[in-house]
Amino acid sequence: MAAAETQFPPPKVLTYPAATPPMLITQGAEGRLYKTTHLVPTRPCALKYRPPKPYRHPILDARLTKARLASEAKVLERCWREGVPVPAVYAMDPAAGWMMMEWIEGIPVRAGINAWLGERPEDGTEAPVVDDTPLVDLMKGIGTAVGALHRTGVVHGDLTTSNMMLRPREAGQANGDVGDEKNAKGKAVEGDVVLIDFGLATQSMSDEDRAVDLYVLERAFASTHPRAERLFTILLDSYGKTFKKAPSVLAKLEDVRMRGRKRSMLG
Ligand SMILES: Nc1ncnc2c1ncn2[C@@H]1O[C@H](COP(=O)(O)OP(=O)(O)OP(=O)(O)O)[C@@H](O)[C@H]1O
Repeated sequence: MAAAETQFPPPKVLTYPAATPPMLITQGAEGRLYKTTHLVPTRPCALKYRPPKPYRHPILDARLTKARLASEAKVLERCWREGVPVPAVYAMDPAAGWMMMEWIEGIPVRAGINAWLGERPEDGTEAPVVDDTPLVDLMKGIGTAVGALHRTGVVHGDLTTSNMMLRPREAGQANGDVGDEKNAKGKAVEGDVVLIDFGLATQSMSDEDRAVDLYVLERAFASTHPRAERLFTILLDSYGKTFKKAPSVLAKLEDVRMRGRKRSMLG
């Protein structure tokens, strides 16, 4: 993390005297994410900022940024209203390229899983038997969160374990305030799954779109966490129980996988 003020000019909303000095959390291809506060200094928030793109025509750029941010906020609001675990939207100015949302404490699910797996060798190699119950519970939690999302008629478009946060259930966990080593390791995968980054999300009720969403997650999971690949079925089992049409989405996933395999065989 770095103080944001020097490297890039922050959006105007972060330069008002009342604003808490922003911290630049990430600088991605599309935009930046700052940590600051909303209304009161005790309410942390995430500010997503899409700066103007110098290589794009300014009118087109402003129109695209506005439309994308507005659509992301709309999807988030819909999810939040329906109880899907996502950050609440606090404020936005799509024309100025920013959106403020609830700050989610914790770590990305990717980091939690990797911390849990530690130095373990790849699946299939000789390894001591480990009780994976905490990781199994997390896989169920991810399946339930994605199921809740699909049930509301939203597909994420970029499901990965980096686009999910693991929100601690107890106050101490966010600060790494853990007891003995075993306890600390178990806590790496403990918490509630919160879905983030809805920049590519769309509204859809189709089995095909939902199955593609799951397929993207399956592929991302296999390449990010090869040592836990066999646990993906647990995620799918829990997804299958979340809404009436979930079993037909899982059936569709078979077709999507088949097409994926054919495509990779053809190169
Ligand atoms: N509401 C939030 N609370 C806490 N941290 C967040 C929040 N939203 C995003 N982050 C952190 O910022 C990172 C980037 O956020 P996000 O993926 O939404 O931005 P992005 O610009 O769309 O990124 P990308 O270019 O990777 O798509 C996340 O990986 C996460 O670590």
